Amino acid sequence: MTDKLEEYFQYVEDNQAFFIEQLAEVVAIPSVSCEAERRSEVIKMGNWLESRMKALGVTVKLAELGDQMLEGKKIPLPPVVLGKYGEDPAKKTLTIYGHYDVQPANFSDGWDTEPFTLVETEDGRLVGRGSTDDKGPVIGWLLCLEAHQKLGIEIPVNLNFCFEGMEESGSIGLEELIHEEADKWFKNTNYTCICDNYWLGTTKPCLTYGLRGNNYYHIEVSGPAADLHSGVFGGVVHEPMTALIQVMSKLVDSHGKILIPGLYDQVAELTPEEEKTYEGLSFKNEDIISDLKSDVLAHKSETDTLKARWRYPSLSLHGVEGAFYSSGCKTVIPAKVIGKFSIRSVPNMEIDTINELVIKYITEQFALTESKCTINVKCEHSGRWWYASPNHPNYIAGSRAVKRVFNTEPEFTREGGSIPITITFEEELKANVLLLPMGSANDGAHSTNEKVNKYNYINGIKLFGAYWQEIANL
Ligand SMILES: C[C@H](N)C(=O)N[C@@H](Cc1c[nH]cn1)C(=O)O
Ligand SMILES: [Zn+2]
Ligand SMILES: [Zn+2]
Repeated sequence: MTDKLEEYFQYVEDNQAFFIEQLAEVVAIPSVSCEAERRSEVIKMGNWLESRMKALGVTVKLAELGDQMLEGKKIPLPPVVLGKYGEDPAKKTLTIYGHYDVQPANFSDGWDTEPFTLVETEDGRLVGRGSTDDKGPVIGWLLCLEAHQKLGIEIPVNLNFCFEGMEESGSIGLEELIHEEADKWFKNTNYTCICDNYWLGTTKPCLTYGLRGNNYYHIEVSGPAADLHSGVFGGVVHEPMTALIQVMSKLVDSHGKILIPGLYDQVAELTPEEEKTYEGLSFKNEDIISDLKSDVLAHKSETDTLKARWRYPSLSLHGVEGAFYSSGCKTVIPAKVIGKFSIRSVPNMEIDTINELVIKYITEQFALTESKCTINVKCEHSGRWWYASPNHPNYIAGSRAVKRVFNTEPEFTREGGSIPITITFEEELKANVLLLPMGSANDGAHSTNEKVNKYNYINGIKLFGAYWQEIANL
């Protein structure tokens, strides 16, 4: 099989241009899941995957999840694209999850090029929204399958695909679907693999065994029925935005310490065993400073930075809906504003306990403002943290695959981001999950100029083929 894998690697090398064209085709579909007006594009992207998979001989089922209320409109949820390739009882079965929706992106946010047009730069970056998160990986799996077929190489495992279109917006309905399909579509799953996170740096591949969870909140503060002239009503009425800003300013301090009482009580103690996992990693604080082009790091040592990202909770303020944000000097008093923030959770925090603490604290802080406006705090969506043992055979297969492609041992990392469905897969399918990242630390997922390095994309596709092989060899 070694020769076959070498042949596959050569095929991937020789077909880079085609693989990049394919990425350009999917990046051009602006499948932004959190914008109602772009929902049809998310569905279009799901349909693109369906027909591409059918053309590869994959049995496809579109799981429809019903409707959602967004921006006051009832809109359809995008389908989960389920695929099945091979049902040979002599082979192991691998379930692969990815997402085909993306974060919003506008040229005016500060992109150097149009976000939904893939641009290949001279220094080897493939720039475009979704290139690394998560369209590159999703089509990478399909290109891997196609390459095997073109070369006449047997796929060494049975494949179950699960591609969703709502990961960036709370994975609505997916948990129930996996529960429903655990003994049907996903029956016989031996291992699960997710490619939807990033290397710790830019040179060394890694395998990831932990994720933070995320609770996303809206604080709605309402006052008058309509926006008001601040010359006529300033000083005369209680202003919603004034109360909201006061409350939001009490959530977290400038060093990142969360100010909500009781929130840290649930955080697991750092054990000596865990302490060791921070040793010997390639991570450098200077790399972050150079990638961010600014020294805004909150921690002095590498270990503290990684602990802050991986094993402590964080609270980030994201925005205020209804507030004036354009250039210029509008003098309005907004009638209603919605403050948005989220809390990344870690072992052993529980979603319901976090919600209780948050709502109690915000209610108290709002009362202290003595505002006559009204407040409503809601957890819009939540996802649990996840933590696995990196000693499982699935990780051994991943390590061997990394060695085959990159000729080095992988680093073992945790991730500060969230992939809410990971723990559901583990629990429902009763199979180990491996996070096998393709992208590198400075890809800028969710940010402007998101990219995947051509090196990571091409070698990532090789890695997928090597991993299938190593799973079969276990
Ligand atoms: C790590 C993954 N690629 C990702 O970006 N996940 C998102 C998921 C999410 C959580 N709440 C809202 N979206 C993330 O970590 O933000
Ligand atoms: Zn994302
Ligand atoms: Zn993602």
